[in-house]
Amino acid sequence: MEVRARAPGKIILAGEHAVVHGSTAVAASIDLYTYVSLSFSSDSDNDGKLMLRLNDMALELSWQVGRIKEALPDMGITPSSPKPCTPETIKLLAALVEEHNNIPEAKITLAAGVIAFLWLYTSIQVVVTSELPLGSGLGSSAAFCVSVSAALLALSDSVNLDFGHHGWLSFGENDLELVNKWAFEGEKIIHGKPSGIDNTVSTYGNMIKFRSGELTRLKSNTPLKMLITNTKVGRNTKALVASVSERATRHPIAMPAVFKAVDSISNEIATIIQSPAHDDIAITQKEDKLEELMEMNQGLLQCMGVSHASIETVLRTTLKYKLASKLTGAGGGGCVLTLLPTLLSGTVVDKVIAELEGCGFQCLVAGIGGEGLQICFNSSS
Ligand SMILES: Nc1ncnc2c1ncn2[C@@H]1O[C@H](COP(=O)(O)OP(=O)(O)OP(=O)(O)O)[C@@H](O)[C@H]1O
Ligand SMILES: C[C@@](O)(CCO)CC(=O)[O-]
Ligand SMILES: [Mg+2]
Repeated sequence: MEVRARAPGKIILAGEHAVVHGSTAVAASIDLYTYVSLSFSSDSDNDGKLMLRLNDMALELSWQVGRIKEALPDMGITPSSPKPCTPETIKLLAALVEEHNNIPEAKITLAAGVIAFLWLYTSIQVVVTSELPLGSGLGSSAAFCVSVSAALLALSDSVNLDFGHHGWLSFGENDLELVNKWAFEGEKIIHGKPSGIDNTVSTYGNMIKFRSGELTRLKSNTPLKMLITNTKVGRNTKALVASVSERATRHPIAMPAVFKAVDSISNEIATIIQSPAHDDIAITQKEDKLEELMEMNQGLLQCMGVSHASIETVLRTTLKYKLASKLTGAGGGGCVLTLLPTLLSGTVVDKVIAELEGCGFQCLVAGIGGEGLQICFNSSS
């Protein structure tokens, strides 16, 4: 049987990093997905092979199932009760990755994703394809963990699904919760200390407010249009999250005040997003406030030390067109969000995009707040 799962990437409208330290953040799914396809073979004896094909990386990795069983002690874990991967198990998995597969030096950050996959693994043939740029702030790691967890859980007895359904199917509430918990365990391996916002918005989709593991679904009254600019400067979320934590340890009075200010900004953004706006004047007033709050959040992200020269170039360029921007995700390069007001002319949008692309950046206007995780039991979508 073949199972396919798809999980979306995300943008963070406000609150990244501060959310790791207990502040509120606001995030929305985007219509770019990571796809995972699992083919379940009955031949899962010790001679069988586990094969992982990472299409985006042009990498194929494989392990003898017997070797995996030999290397990993029986941990007595059942699919219905998500558990963290212990540091000892991470070491064993890392050794397995090193032992059997030569991941090229240039792709070495992938090892964390492969370890997360092995941790989530229970099956035989896996193919991963993503529309998301990896390591750019659009939640590729979370979409990866959510789609892998969902496909694996669908093949276990732990979720309730209609296997006869044709086309993309959504999970029920309890099953979404289970997928989200497992995906969080995968994210821990990739991010170190994730807040859980990325896997949660990828699982549930739409627009959410998130604080200390609790999500509130937001009902947006006006569609938001955002330009996403990928600076193409590579960075690593785990290292950036750790650097903010170190700064917080060095400045135990100043940094909590920064996180508190971000909390207020996120709450105000959530209120504005949900407030009614029936005419152009009201919509413009809402967008003006959102722009100001995005700029304030960007200033605080600079305080946390996660901006970058490439991000500053995007900010300066969009400001020339009176457009407000902020980094999204972990920063340090990666992607920048720019609010495109409803009444902004298409000509201005074209000009900003041309200027940004002239700097070597890549622009896209993504659909925001769509479906979260979905699954499919036939090969055609
Ligand atoms: N399609 C994929 N195939 C294989 N590994 C992936 C894939 N998507 C993500 N990963 C893993 O996730 C890592 C990137 O995660 P990272 O958290 O640094 O960036 P991000 O999730 O794109 O951005 P952010 O966390 O800021 O939203 C990759 O180096 C790899 O280990
Ligand atoms: C930087 C961060 O806040 C968001 C990354 O998309 C990390 C996290 O919340 O896990
Ligand atoms: Mg990530």
